Amino acid sequence: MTLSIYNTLTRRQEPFTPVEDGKVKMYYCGVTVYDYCHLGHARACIVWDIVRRYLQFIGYDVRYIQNFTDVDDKILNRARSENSTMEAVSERFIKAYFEDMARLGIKEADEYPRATHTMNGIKRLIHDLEQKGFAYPADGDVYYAVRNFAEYGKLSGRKLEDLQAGASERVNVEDAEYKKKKDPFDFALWKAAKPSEPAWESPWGKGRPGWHIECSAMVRDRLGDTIDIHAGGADLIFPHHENEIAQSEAVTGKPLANYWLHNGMVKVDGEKMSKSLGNFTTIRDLLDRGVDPMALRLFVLMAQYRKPIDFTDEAILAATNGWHTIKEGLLFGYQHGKQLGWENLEINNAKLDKTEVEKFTTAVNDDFNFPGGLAVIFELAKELRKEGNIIVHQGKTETPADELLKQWQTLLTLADVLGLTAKIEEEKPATDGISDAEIEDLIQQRKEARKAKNFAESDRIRDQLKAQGIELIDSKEGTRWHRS
Ligand SMILES: Nc1ncnc2c1ncn2[C@@H]1O[C@H](COP(=O)(O)OP(=O)(O)OP(=O)(O)O)[C@@H](O)[C@H]1O
Ligand SMILES: [Zn+2]
Repeated sequence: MTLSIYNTLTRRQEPFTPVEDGKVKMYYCGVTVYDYCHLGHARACIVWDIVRRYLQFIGYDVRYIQNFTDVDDKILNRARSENSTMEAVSERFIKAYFEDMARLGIKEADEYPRATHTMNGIKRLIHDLEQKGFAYPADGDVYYAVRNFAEYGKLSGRKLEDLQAGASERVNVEDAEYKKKKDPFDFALWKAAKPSEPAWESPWGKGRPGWHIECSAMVRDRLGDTIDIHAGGADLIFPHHENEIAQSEAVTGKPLANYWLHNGMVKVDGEKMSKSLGNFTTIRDLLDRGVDPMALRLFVLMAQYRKPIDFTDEAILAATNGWHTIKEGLLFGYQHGKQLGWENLEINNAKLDKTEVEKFTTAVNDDFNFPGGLAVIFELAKELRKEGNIIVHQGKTETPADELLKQWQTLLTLADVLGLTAKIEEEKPATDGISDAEIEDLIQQRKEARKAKNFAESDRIRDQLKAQGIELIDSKEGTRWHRS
């Protein structure tokens, strides 16, 4: 089975055929840099990271671009509240973005364009839209005339008439922007400079771009008129992506993207985790609490990428347990390879288990069914873990050594496609003489804390043990431990 993916534009799952054979052009709407990234951003970044890795795994040459929105009211507000500048706030959170994503093992994009670095492209696009009759200036602003684009609404399935009926009571007719627009659904391509705000020269006067136009301009500048995959969170379908289509396609007359892909939201108590709502946990908070970055990756992978997921301590705990299983499988070769007489641990693609690789690709080719791919990985890891236990207890294996090498290398390869990697720690933290009985005692205390849903305490105990070189492995049967 070849790759087929759900396309938000057509509302169907379709075979994937890129514009150019063997090549994929992909764009992902990245973050607005006014705060630390939260777990919603982690999900989006992990999902598109894995989509990119998978496309490469099945042989595509992928060009992957991700933007930073570094001009925005929210950034300006933060700068004001900190007595700082928009530039300084953006720089700080772009730096934080790279730190967080490196911890999560996200591969860097080929380029990270920023709105402030794309001003010429943005102005060119607005100019072209004006020439073609899709944009009009109004008192230093420039607006997009949605009524002039016949296909407006095709991505989200919303009709202007319905939108207007629904919004009529909510529109504030006293609003300054509203008064300048010919139609309430027209949106700003360029905003006139307000006093003391950063502004750029333009044919329409000093000002700054609207949010939607930057993505259209960056796609056009970096990737061309039509790309293969345009990705982002489902919250961006309307209006952001709808507006991107309206802007780009009105100018080029060609599809902006052939496949529109959207990741589901990370939710908290049924609501979108969001910076604006303040119900978020940042990536760094979670990792600093001792959650393994690979467990967070697994938390994301365990759900179909389009479905919403709830962020709970239980879900993170389940993912952590899952990660321990996979990690044991991944470390198998480093721990037992020598004893099994393996001379070369380097992966030999020709010697992978074709049946397992095929099971994996068959699953993932079905609309990026990562949970399906993960099932293959779990099976391999459990098998190796079992063999590892037999080696430890009986000094021998049930399966021939070369067969185990094949299984292990297949596991390593497939896990790497999903960004799951484990390394043997070279410098082992010194244990400060904690006895087995003391460890068992702390594990018992942790069990009680978890029973009482006191996860902060249970995390504290686990972290304390970890600092003393003791790894805990939770499973249905209870908690096991080993000195690392
Ligand atoms: N809770 C979430 N779950 C999944 N993806 C998300 C979530 N929140 C944001 N994203 C995605 O992350 C990317 C960057 O988001 P962006 O910086 O625009 O967040 P935001 O919408 O400004 O912030 P917020 O919604 O948190 O106030 C987008 O592709 C967006 O769809
Ligand atoms: Zn965008």
